[in-house]
Amino acid sequence: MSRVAHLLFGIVAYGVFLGVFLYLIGFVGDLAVLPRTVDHPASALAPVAAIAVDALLILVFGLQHSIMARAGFKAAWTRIVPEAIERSLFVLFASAALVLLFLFWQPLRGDVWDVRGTLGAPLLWVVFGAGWGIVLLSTFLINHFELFGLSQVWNQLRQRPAAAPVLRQPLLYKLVRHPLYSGFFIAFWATPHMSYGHALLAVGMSVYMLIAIVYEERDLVRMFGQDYEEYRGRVGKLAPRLRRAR
Ligand SMILES: C[S@@+](CC[C@H](N)C(=O)[O-])C[C@H]1O[C@@H](n2cnc3c(N)ncnc32)[C@H](O)[C@@H]1O
Repeated sequence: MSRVAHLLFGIVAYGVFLGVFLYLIGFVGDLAVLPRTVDHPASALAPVAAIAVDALLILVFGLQHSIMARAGFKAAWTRIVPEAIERSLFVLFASAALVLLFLFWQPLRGDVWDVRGTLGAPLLWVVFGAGWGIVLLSTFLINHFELFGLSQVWNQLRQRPAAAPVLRQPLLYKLVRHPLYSGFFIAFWATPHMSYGHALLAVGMSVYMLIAIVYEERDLVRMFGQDYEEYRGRVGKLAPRLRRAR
């Protein structure tokens, strides 16, 4: 019974994540039909207080992601929660951190740039869409259903052992080591209207991703040893290397 309950839990967590991911695209893109976005509604707080609230929200997201992704945390956590739903719980906590950000984000007025109504605007929207496309594609290249916890609950239902970790290098992973994060960088920065609030979100998320890469690569070296060292020596971090490493 618990195997079926775990499967249902995994499916619900995945559904929640999908909804939150779609809302995130609209939130960052300041989609007018949404009740709250990176730029709307205007904040009632003084700018310094608004920046403090926003920074705290980004920190909560960053800490949740960084702590719950570490091997040491997972080892301790799976003494309390079933191993099969550990990833689904990660996905639910990550979704909760994003919902908090959507609910309490304080837009900041003032523009870093505003090219709406110019030829640059449609171009930037295309780049914005491409960024989210790269994020989604990367999840499938690395293993979408494992990344979001579905493989784990499915394997448990079928009483199959968890698959051993594999160092993947298909398509985009041949060009850069972190295409998913490259996609997020593009999606957060490519906008025709960069308000101060949007810039704060883009800077905060960029800093988080740069830190996350350091910790993630430590784990990857521990997992894959020399194979990952060799991959790191050959392939760029977020952008393709122009010259081949010798
Ligand atoms: C959110 S994904 C991000 C993947 C990668 N940093 C990127 O930006 O495309 C994080 C998970 O991917 C795993 N991972 C990262 N690179 C990998 C690779 N080349 N092959 C297999 N797993 C990888 C990490 O161990 C971690 O569990």
